[in-house]
Amino acid sequence: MEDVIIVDQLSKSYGSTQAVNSISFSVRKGEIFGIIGPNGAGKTTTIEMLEGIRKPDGGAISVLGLTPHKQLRELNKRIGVQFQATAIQKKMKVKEALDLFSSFYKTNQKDHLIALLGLHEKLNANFEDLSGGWKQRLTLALATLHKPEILFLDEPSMGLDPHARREMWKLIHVLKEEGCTIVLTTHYMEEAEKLCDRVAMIYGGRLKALDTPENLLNEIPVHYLSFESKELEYDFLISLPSVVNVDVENHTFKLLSDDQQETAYYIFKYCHENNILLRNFRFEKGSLDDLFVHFLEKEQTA
Ligand SMILES: Nc1ncnc2c1ncn2[C@@H]1O[C@H](COP(=O)(O)OP(=O)(O)OP(=O)(O)O)[C@@H](O)[C@H]1O
Repeated sequence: MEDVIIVDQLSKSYGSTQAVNSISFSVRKGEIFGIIGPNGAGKTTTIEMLEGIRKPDGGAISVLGLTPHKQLRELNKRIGVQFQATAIQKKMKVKEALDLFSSFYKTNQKDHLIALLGLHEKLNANFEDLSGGWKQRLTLALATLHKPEILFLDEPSMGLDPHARREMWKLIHVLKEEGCTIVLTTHYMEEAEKLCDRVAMIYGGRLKALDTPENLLNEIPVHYLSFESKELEYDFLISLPSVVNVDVENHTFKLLSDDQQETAYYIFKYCHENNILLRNFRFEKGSLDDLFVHFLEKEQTA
């Protein structure tokens, strides 16, 4: 499949902070590509360099064959960037914002987007009176008015409740079905798992993994054990061989382990010898959240 973005050894520092450190990846036409990582990982810096609003210190970027920071005008005709809600005047009506932004383009798909995003009922509302979910819908519409080939979304569901977040995912999917390539950042791992075709996982400015969410979870051995116990203690569990991380809440433990069989053996042996009751013992497959914990723990112990 055709690559619409090619990033080669991209780097960016702010003073002594290396925000992005020699990252390379490609984005395929038509996919939803997620850049994921915790706060401060370098996601925003990376996406802003792709959008051409931040100049790299090193490396090369090609977006639709253009060098973003050097060919910004041409690029902006072909890409869409979702503004932060703060970029829109509070008293501006939804209709006014749509008309204003439409006037920037020779052709636009305003009416199609109003229907697609269900904006009819809010056209006369002031921007400041919209809920977070509707504000995000409007900024999504403004970014896609000119039918961009690539849409960049920085934390598109930040601050949305779970229902509004799912609605946002559906809309992003529809835009993909209409042929748009979508690059988004998120620190919600569930969003990456449910929404993205492929994800680049970055941490400390470096690329740690790049694959489909499914392959990442299958190929990297992140599995955990979960069980309930009122008697087992954190210190004992974290000291067991192969255990990478232990979370506990209301006597429910979640153990991240590199070798579930071995860890389970030690837990059962200890409980048997000490007459300790275990409830709801389960072998579970990890999520992308667990994968992150795994990387972080490995790094800290390295
Ligand atoms: N304008 C700036 N000046 C100085 N340091 C910055 C600037 N922007 C980002 N940084 C630093 O660069 C690093 C990467 O920041 P960046 O915003 O790209 O990460 P992020 O993954 O988007 O984080 P978040 O999810 O918190 O937005 C962080 O250490 C951050 O403090």
